[in-house]
Amino acid sequence: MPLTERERDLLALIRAAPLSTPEELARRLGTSRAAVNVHVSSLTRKGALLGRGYVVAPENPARVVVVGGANMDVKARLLGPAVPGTSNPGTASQAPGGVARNVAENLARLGVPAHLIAAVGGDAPGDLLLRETAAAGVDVRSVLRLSGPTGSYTAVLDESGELLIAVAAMDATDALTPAALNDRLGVLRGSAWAVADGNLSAETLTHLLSLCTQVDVPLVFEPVSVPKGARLLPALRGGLAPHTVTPNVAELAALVGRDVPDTPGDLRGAVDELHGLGVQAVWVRRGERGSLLSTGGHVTELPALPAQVCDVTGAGDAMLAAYLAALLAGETPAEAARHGHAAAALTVESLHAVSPTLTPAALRARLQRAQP
Ligand SMILES: Nc1ncnc2c1ncn2[C@@H]1O[C@H](COP(=O)(O)OP(=O)(O)OP(=O)(O)O)[C@@H](O)[C@H]1O
Ligand SMILES: O=c1[nH]cc([C@@H]2O[C@H](CO)[C@@H](O)[C@H]2O)c(=O)[nH]1
Repeated sequence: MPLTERERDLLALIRAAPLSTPEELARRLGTSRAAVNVHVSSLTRKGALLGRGYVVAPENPARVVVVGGANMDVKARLLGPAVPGTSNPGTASQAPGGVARNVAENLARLGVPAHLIAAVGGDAPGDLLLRETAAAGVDVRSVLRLSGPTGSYTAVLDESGELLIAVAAMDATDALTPAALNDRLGVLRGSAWAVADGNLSAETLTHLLSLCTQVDVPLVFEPVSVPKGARLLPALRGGLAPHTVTPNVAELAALVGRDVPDTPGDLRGAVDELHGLGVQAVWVRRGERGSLLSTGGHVTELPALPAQVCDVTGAGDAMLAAYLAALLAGETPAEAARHGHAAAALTVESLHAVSPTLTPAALRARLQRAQP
């Protein structure tokens, strides 16, 4: 949408002096504070300013906006067999996690400008999470700070790395309401892709889909887990479809409302149902069996790459980020999916949700190693 002359003048002033108060801007523009507020709202709607603040939007068409969960992940790994009722020896570590946050960090690690829309508490884990995510290169200016606690995901793994028990406490994501998204419409507009995870409420997800349709930004939906992933159903029934859906087999079954055996034929049948509802691409994760990518007329089966598995948490998030990074670099969907599997291989080898070893060079090396 084109800017008015007055809006262009205001934008130039904000660019030159980003810390100006509304009063200063009004004085320099020779207008009232109320008029400045009206122009700022309009500039935000048109995508020239980000969020509510006077932040000039980067003119970067490659930006990906990621909306959903941000948690602190706490992992404990036993050194021997679990004995209930006693203190078991083990190792423990803590690192930022959350599906949307992980996708955003993986994108940034791969050189794609990533903007996170999530919610964290005003507590120390919230401070740490924001600091580390920003340090990894993610734009965190749209993250909501709440008075309550930051979401957490606490998992205990046995000595071989199998998950024994997990506790997810992620209420902060409830603060991502339709109104919170409206306030951040400027960030969405002009982005190359949006990503939403299944932690969003059905109402917020449906609203995000309608905003994406309005501003013509394709949305990838990452369902996260079976009951939560089914939050896409009201939108699908209402005729709003994401561009791409990336379920695992159980999540795919929940989306089509029936059992789906993990065979290529059965998967194709279920995937076609999603295409029939307007979804253009479906990428089904099959754990160590790899994945099946369907872009309507074209179906590709991809193998997982060999890996020394330590902890699979976050592998799906890395896969999605590397896929989008490769699409943005001009790769075909099938080749981009191969990049996704290389990123997943690096991630399953780390105890953290995002592999500290993921870089464009490490990804290229993993892809080359996998060349037949
Ligand atoms: N045991 C394994 N060996 C090798 N690669 C694996 C293994 N498990 C997962 N992967 C890799 O990670 C990718 C994603 O894992 P999976 O399909 O289990 O997704 P997921 O169920 O969403 O996992 P998560 O929720 O932990 O991200 C796989 O497609 C594969 O490339
Ligand atoms: O049930 C869940 N387990 C794990 C997570 C989060 O997923 C991330 C990995 O995809 C992980 O970092 C955790 O915070 C979640 O949102 N729900």
